Amino acid sequence: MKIALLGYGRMGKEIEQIALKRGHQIVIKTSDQEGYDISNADVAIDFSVPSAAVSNISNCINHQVPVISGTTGWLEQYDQVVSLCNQKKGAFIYASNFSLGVNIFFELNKQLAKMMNTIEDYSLSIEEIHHTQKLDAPSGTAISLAEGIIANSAKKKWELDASNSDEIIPISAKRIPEVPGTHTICYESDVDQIEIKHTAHNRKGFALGAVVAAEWLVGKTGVYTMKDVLNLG
Ligand SMILES: NC(=O)C1=CN([C@@H]2O[C@H](COP(=O)(O)OP(=O)(O)OC[C@H]3O[C@@H](n4cnc5c(N)ncnc54)[C@H](O)[C@@H]3O)[C@@H](O)[C@H]2O)C=CC1
Ligand SMILES: O=C(O)C1=N[C@H](C(=O)O)C[C@H](O)C1
Repeated sequence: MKIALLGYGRMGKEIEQIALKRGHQIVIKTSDQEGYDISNADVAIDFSVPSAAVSNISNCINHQVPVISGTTGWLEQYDQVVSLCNQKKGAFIYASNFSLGVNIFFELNKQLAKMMNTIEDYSLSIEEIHHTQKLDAPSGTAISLAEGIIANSAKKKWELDASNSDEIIPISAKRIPEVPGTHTICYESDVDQIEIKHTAHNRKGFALGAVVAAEWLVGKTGVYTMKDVLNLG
């Protein structure tokens, strides 16, 4: 496949290595909005910055190039992108986290939320830790985890640095140099604590998932998620 890398930072470079190993060709690498012809690509992979994602994705959809995006921090415009994709009969996947491990963790989190829903003794919190260059907080993954809990419990919303309440899931975001991404769900009672945690050791899992998603998307139309790609039911 001829791949366009929209965003050639930490993730773009990691994706390039994996894509080349899997026999793909990188035809566009961009670190800004300088002119490039997206029509030269079979598929585009956007790992850029929150302020650029919607324009990058829309450009691909408008030129009938399937696009996957891992950029976080732009989701208030997700519905608008979905409408454009449907209207243009394009192909699009967004995932807050492309790693297989985190996508399994998402499912585990939903199951745990269902089990804990009727038990009143525990207070819930989410913690995410990332490197100090990260632009958005909380992480996209932490938001997906909170949404997974909200869909499976009486919790109504998440809030950054909130106190625990019946309806609110507090998320804390810590920034520590070099940390690729750690997410913890914690249920705490007076007598014990139940914790599930995913720790990324490096960015290879995110990058491999993104390339696998791009391979999967080519030839399809519609809006999909990593659950479709990984066939997680
Ligand atoms: N979904 C997932 O699995 C993962 C998502 N991410 C997200 O991916 C994004 C990128 O992360 P990193 O590579 O660590 O950031 P980074 O800062 O290393 O790279 C971002 C790159 O985008 C470039 N850029 C800025 N404006 C652009 C534009 N208009 N078009 C194209 N490129 C542009 C910057 O010059 C930079 O090279 C972040 O939003 C991050 O949260 C990161 C890791 C995994
Ligand atoms: O910015 C990052 O680095 C990461 N961003 C994604 C997020 O916001 O969840 C995924 C991963 O945690 C790394």
